[in-house]
Amino acid sequence: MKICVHGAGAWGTAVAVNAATRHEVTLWARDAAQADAISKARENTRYLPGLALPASLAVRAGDIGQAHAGAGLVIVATPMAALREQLVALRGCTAPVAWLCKGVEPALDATSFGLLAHEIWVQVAPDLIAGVLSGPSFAQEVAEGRPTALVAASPHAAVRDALVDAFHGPALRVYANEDIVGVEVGGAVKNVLAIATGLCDGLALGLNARAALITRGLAEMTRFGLALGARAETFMGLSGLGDLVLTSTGDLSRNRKVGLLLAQGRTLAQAVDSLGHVAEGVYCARTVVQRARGLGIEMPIAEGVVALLDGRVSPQDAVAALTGRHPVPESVQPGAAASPRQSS
Ligand SMILES: NC(=O)c1ccc[n+]([C@@H]2O[C@H](COP(=O)([O-])OP(=O)(O)OC[C@H]3O[C@@H](n4cnc5c(N)ncnc54)[C@H](O)[C@@H]3O)[C@@H](O)[C@H]2O)c1
Ligand SMILES: O=P(O)(O)OC[C@H](O)CO
Repeated sequence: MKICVHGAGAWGTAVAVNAATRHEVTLWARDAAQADAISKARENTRYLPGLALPASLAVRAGDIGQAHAGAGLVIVATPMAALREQLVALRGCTAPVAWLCKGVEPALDATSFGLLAHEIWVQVAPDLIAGVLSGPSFAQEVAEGRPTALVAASPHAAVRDALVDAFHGPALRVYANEDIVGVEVGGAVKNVLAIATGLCDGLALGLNARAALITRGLAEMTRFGLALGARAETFMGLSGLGDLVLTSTGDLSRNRKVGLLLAQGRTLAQAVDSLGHVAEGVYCARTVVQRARGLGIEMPIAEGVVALLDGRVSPQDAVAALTGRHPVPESVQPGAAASPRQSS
C-alpha cells in the first residue's frame, strides 16, 4: 500500500518508520528545510533522535493537497491545532484519511466551543472517508519496535480496514472500533488527567493518590464521553483506560511532564518551552471543561487542571480543592453539576 504521513514530529516519524517495513511510505514535513535535514541525516534529530530511518522511507515537503495522489491511506500526524487546515487541504481526496492527534481544538471565538477531530471533519470535509488511530503509544517505543496496541476508529469500515492493513504487524496490534466519539474523547481527556497525575507525583502525594486520580479521572472521562454520545465500553478499552494509565504513569509523557514541572514551581510557559514537543492537554483542558459545563457534567479534576494552568490556584490549592470535596456516590453515570450528590 502507498501511505502518506503528514507531520514529521515524533509520532508521524514513528508510525512512518513502522509502516515502511511493509509499505511504500512517504513522510511529509511542513517545510523543505525540515524534510531536507531528515532526509540527509536519515534521522529526525529534532523530534525522534537516535532512530535510524529505513532506506525505503521517503521524506518530502509540500502541500498536503498534492501529496496524496495515488495513496491508499493518508495519515495526518500534526497537532490538533493544525488538523482543520489539513482537512480543508484534503477535500476531494478519495483515499481513506486518518488523524493521529489527540485533543480538542481551542474555541475559534467567544461564541463557539472547541471541537473534537471528528466534529471538525464533519464541519469542513464531510465527504472524506475518515477516522482516527489512537491508543496507548509512546512514539519512542513504537519506533523501537516494542509491543504496542492501538485502536482504529471510524464509522467507515474502509478506514478501519486500511489502518489495520497498514499498521497491524508482529509488534503492533491494531483493534477496530466504530465508536469514534469515545475513542477521541479518551485520547483528549487523558492528556488533561495526565497533567493532574504528574502534579500529584511531583508533589509526592503518594501511590494511593495517584490511583484515586486515575480512577476518578476515568469516571470524569466516561461521564463526559457518554454525554457526547460515546459508548461506555470504549472507556474500558485502549483509548480510555489504556491511554489514561500510560500517559498518567509513563515518564515519556509530555503531559505528565507538564504536571511534574508545575509541581516543581515552574511556570506554565517554562514547562511548555522545556518540552520541545506539543502537550495537547495544555491546549484542550479549557475546552473540555467549557463543554462539560455546557452539558451539566461535573469534571472536578479537569476543572482543577484548568485553574492551575490559568494560574488561578497554586498546586497545593488545586489538591486541597479536590480532597475537600463533598462526599458523593461512586457511580460514573452522567450527572448534573447542580446536583453534587449524584456524581463526583
Ligand atoms: N508522540 C507521541 O508519543 C504520540 C503518540 C500518540 C499520539 N500523539 C499525538 O500526535 C500528535 C502529534 O504529536 P507529536 O508527538 O508528533 O508532536 P511533536 O511536537 O513531536 O511534532 C509536531 C509536528 O507537527 C508539525 N506541525 C505543527 N504544525 C503543523 C502544521 N500546521 N502543518 C504541518 N505540520 C505541523 C511540526 O512541525 C512537528 O513536526 C499530537 O496530537 C499528539 O497528542 C503523539
Ligand atoms: O507524550 P504525551 O503525553 O503527548 O502522550 C503520548 C501518547 O498520546 C501516549 O499514548
